Amino acid sequence: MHSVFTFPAAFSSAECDAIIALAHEDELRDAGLTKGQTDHNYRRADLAWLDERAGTDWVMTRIIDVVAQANRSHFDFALTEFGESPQIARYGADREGHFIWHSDIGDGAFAAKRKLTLVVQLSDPDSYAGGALELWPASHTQTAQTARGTATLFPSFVLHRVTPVTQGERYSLTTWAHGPLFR
Ligand SMILES: O=C(O)CCC(=O)C(=O)O
Ligand SMILES: [Fe+2]
Repeated sequence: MHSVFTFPAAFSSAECDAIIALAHEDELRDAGLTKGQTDHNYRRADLAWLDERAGTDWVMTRIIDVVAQANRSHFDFALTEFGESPQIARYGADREGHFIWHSDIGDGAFAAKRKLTLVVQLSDPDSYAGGALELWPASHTQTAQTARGTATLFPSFVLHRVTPVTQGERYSLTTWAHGPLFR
């Protein structure tokens, strides 16, 4: 199935707090300056990479479990590995954090093998405005559920964006599962 799949309560509120705290154990990095990107109109966010933080095994264990369940019940993709670090992103109203329409499949060695994307809503939806994760899986767009701890999973080729945050700040946790190229 190539549609969007919602996995409620993948993480508890306390676990979302713990993941945000992990991100802040070191300084977040400007998404516009990592991975060779310099265009702030494309993406304006601050990032932390989970594999650069200690004591995060429990996060990865949960992600693997959620992806396995969703893949078994819904996607049935050929998945072989988690080849890239999960990413924690902060989109702040201070600079209208956002990410324009894009697909997650790119040219890089691992980006080309992305099959499934998982995004967890780490923030209480009442604590920010804007910052909607919108997806375009077929003929119309749909908005990801915002409840804290909810995971949204989708084929990595599906176009998606994050609308500008206008109040507060929104945190998300994004992970990609990899496998043989689509064919
Ligand atoms: O933060 C989000 O909701 C989405 C992040 C995203 O699309 C990405 O990192 O590729
Ligand atoms: Fe993305």
